[in-house]
Amino acid sequence: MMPFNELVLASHNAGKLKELQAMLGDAVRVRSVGEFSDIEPEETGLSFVENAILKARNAARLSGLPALADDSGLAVDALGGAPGIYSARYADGQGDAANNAKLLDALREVPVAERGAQFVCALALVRHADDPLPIICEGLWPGSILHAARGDQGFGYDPLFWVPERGCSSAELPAAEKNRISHRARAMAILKQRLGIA
Ligand SMILES: O=c1nc[nH]c2c1ncn2[C@H]1C[C@H](O)[C@@H](COP(=O)(O)OP(=O)(O)OP(=O)(O)O)O1
Ligand SMILES: [Mg+2]
Repeated sequence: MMPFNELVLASHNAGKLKELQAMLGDAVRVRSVGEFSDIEPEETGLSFVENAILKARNAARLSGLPALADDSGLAVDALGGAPGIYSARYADGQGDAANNAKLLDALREVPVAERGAQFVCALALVRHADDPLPIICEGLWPGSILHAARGDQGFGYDPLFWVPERGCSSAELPAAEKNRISHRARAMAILKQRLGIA
């Protein structure tokens, strides 16, 4: 049984919110932190987990509700795991298109066999702002980085992320399919088990 009937999603990213909502289904009534504040907390952590906890606490404090945060990103082998926790800020806050352009440029000389990457997702659930025992769930999604964008679904780096098990980019996957196999889906499956709503 779900230990609460309302939850705030601690994200300002529309693409992410849509995916998290779809994955949670009608297990719980979902609000968005944007209803409470437009100010995004500074992501000062050195890990996905720390940033997820920080965002969850912030949303719980603003809303007075249990909060679920997602901190995620793309770790590229040839770049030593970059952009990693800095994925959203890779092109200094200029947005997804600039991030993707910068990534393609950084990998311009890297051959196909060395373009491995993984999407990483850390979910943090806090029951209240000062929760001393957040629930943390992680998910990884291995793939590689294309030489050019493909597809128009999803968000972020999806057009550049080759999904070997499907033979297409992650932006070419129907939303429902991405939501079954992605890093976020994997983390969410673990969270649902932990909450007894699997
Ligand atoms: O499934 C994904 N498909 C494509 N790109 C993705 C995905 N998952 C994360 N990403 C990228 C987007 C962003 O560049 C970074 C997340 O950064 P991250 O700080 O966690 O999210 P965000 O700032 O966009 O929204 P918020 O912090 O309010 O949840 O990784
Ligand atoms: Mg962020």
